[in-house]
Amino acid sequence: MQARGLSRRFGNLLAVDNVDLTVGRAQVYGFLGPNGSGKSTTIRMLCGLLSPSAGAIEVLGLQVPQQAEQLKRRIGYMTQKFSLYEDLSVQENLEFLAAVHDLPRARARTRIAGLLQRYWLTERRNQLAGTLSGGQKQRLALAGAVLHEPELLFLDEPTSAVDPQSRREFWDSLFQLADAGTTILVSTHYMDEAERCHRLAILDQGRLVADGAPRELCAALPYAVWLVDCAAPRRAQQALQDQPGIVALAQIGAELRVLAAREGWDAASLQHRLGDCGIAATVRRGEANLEDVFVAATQKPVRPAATGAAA
Ligand SMILES: Nc1ncnc2c1ncn2[C@@H]1O[C@H](COP(=O)(O)OP(=O)(O)OP(=O)(O)O)[C@@H](O)[C@H]1O
Repeated sequence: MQARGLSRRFGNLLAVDNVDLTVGRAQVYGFLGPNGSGKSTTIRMLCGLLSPSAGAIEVLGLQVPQQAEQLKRRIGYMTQKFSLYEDLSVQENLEFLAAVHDLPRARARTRIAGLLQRYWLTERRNQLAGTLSGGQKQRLALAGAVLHEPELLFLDEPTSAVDPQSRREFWDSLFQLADAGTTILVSTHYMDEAERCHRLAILDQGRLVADGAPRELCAALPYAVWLVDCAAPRRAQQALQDQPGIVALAQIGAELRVLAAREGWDAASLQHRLGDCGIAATVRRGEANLEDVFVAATQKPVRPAATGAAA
């Protein structure tokens, strides 16, 4: 799947701004970004549901949106909102979808039985979909999205309403699908999910601000992570927050996590600055994680730290 110069305008709002993307076959490709950054709009354009204002899209060798009709048969799409029929049973929902996809009756029967089993829904097959739990609904929605064996699956925040255990099981199912050759593009707000993707794109205000394997993105972070251990992390946060070169501060338990420009800050200068504010602290180097990458990529530009001036 490839997109070049992809843009979408809604009136005066440029919701997606000149995005280039390449997603390889059988990859689990993650989409991260703050609310309103253009993830859903991009996904909807890639699967042919929405026309771009500019740009070119090729998916499974087809031009989109021109050949969207042909593409429909080869993709699955699942959104955060449960879109199956609540007043049909689990089995009836899947039978209905099999009819929509024109699956021959015998194939539909085996496929539905197989999916009910794979997604732990066999015992629930006669239950109305509306009465399922959040996790069960997601599993049913996934079964519905893959019923016709699509080569490519678009998932727009599929786990937004499910508990951690169900999210984990859902992701195991995604990897089973990827192992069997399905390409998956999935948007998420969860860092642990993003961490599991083969590759990630981070969108901010419609622009692609980072793209790479999670480990590569962490290694390429142009800032240093420092962990401040002190009795008053809130006060330490206040003492550092307006300092030039400080990119982000977050209290994690009793510690303060500091993302800072490499030039101008080190353990000694941070400790010195806190000492000047009457805060005794020990500072040690931390490992960059995806949350640091996300925060750095989606924040306003930082004022550079003048060497020595901050201490
Ligand atoms: N049909 C539409 N008409 C007008 N504006 C729209 C339309 N669809 C999306 N937008 C706007 O485009 C921007 C991007 O929205 P989009 O839903 O793509 O973001 P998102 O990254 O998926 O957000 P979230 O994480 O909250 O789901 C938002 O400002 C949204 O209000």
